[in-house]
Amino acid sequence: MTPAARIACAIDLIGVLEEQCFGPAARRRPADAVASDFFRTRRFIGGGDRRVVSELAWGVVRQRIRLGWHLDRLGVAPTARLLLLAQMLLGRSGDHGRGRQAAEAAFDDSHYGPAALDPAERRVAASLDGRPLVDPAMPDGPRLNLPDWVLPALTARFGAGLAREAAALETEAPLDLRVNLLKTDREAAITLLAGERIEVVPTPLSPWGLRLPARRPVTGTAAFRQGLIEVQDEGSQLIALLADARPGMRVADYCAGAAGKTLAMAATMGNKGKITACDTSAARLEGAATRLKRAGVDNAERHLLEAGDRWAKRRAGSFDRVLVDAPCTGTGTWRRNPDARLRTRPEDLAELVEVQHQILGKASELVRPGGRLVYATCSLLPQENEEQMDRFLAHAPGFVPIPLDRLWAELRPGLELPCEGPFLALSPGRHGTDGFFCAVLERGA
Ligand SMILES: C[S@@+](CC[C@H](N)C(=O)[O-])C[C@H]1O[C@@H](n2cnc3c(N)ncnc32)[C@H](O)[C@@H]1O
Repeated sequence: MTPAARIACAIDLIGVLEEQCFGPAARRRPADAVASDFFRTRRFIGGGDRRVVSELAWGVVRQRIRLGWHLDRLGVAPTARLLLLAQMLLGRSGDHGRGRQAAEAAFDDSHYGPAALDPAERRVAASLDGRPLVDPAMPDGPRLNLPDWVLPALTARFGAGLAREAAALETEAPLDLRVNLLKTDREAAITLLAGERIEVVPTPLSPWGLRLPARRPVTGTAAFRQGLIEVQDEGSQLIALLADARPGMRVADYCAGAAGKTLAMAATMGNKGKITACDTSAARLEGAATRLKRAGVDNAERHLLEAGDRWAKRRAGSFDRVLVDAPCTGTGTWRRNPDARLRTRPEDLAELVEVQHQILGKASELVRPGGRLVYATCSLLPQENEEQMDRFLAHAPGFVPIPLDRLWAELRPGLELPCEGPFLALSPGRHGTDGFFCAVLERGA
């Protein structure tokens, strides 16, 4: 592909993303799924071209809120052409017009290239050229690269620390691994990975975590294929730690998905006792099967939750641990999914808060007297976390929170408590993990 053809292709992709993921009438599909469909129907595009086109489009996705603000200020609609043009021009102070020349040259009207800029687009280019991407006149949303609707909740939670958190949500997430204690230990895994030229360091909070200082593909390593390691954010590992599932216990992972936390809990159980991975999604539970097998987990069963299902009723009050890793806005993972900050809307939050409350009601019935209900989200928003807990505890007086400092002293003795308050609340800016919340509640005997 010529450089201009790559630009034309990126404009097409941005247009499809706008239509299917972000626009007002969009179906709000995840951007990576849309991009992969886009390239599947254009098999003639080779790997190198695909990388350049994706990077151009992803640059726009990552800065979409700010680019939208700049175009809105100029009174023009955010077409795919203008979004890419703005991305090419903004934040290039000191370029002395070279960015504009390059942009104008890129829209070269060649056979496979984009049409030349029209007079209105040229005026936009002239206005944007040399301006900073983060403009001093920007209100908080674009300045912090966050949608307006999350600002009140995040400001209430982080106060003056919000800028640090917003900046952390713009960085690339580290790649964390969890060592599978059913098959090896952390020291041995470090040595094995070094043998495969993968450098890792222990994570500071999780006792089973390893972090790659430089991103490398790990799924092809022997350590991964043999189930010695799993990819899992450190914060996610800490939720399994706080669940404190022990050998011989009966454990339900009520929203197990593809079993990320089931795997970690099966390891703390030493494969003894029984863990049931439940979910309403058959496809996700299907994905769990391969991972459980690879990890050598043989005390887990899977259960698909369906309407009218009597499974939970028959098992009421019989589990030592019930983990609810609830569906949530995923605001804590926005550094991994930059498109999610554009796709998630306030009505999703309202809906999810209700779903979480319903799930908590059902799952809590499974807990035996003296057993524990563990509630977790990867959200940074108090509505899905502390406020959800306040509401649950008001409805379920039989449950009391076990304060984090008590749990932490038992499970990570000698290690400084990562946060204040009765619950675990992790954030990318402060802890370097994804944003996670975890509350552990005990059912009165
Ligand atoms: C945050 S994800 C779970 C991730 C998983 N625990 C892991 O560590 O990989 C939330 C899961 O809840 C499931 N879910 C949604 N509604 C549910 C419901 N009403 N009951 C149980 N699970 C539900 C979703 O299918 C999704 O897999």
